Amino acid sequence: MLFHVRMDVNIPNDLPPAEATDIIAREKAYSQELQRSGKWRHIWRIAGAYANYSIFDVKDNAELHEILSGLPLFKFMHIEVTPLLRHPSSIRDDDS
Ligand SMILES: O=C(O)C[C@H]1C=CC(=O)O1
Repeated sequence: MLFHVRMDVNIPNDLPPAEATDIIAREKAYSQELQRSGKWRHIWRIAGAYANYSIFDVKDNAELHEILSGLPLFKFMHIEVTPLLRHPSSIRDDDS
């Protein structure tokens, strides 16, 4: 199943810088591993915001929830999820 996900990050100003640096490094590693696995298909920075649009390709809602709630930045994020399905007018022969 494909999901469009918007993640807005809001790291509190009083978080110690070393802790913020560590969380961001772990977030990058976590994200890149999921990208290599094919489950995190796209990630795009939203211009002008500490936010991204991403596309996930996962088995079901439960797997998406497990992935998103495992994000090291999860507690500092606002996340919006939109389930996607193939459009009947799409000319693609796959869901790429
Ligand atoms: O920077 C972000 O958009 C937040 C987060 C998502 C992946 C990652 O490496 O950081």
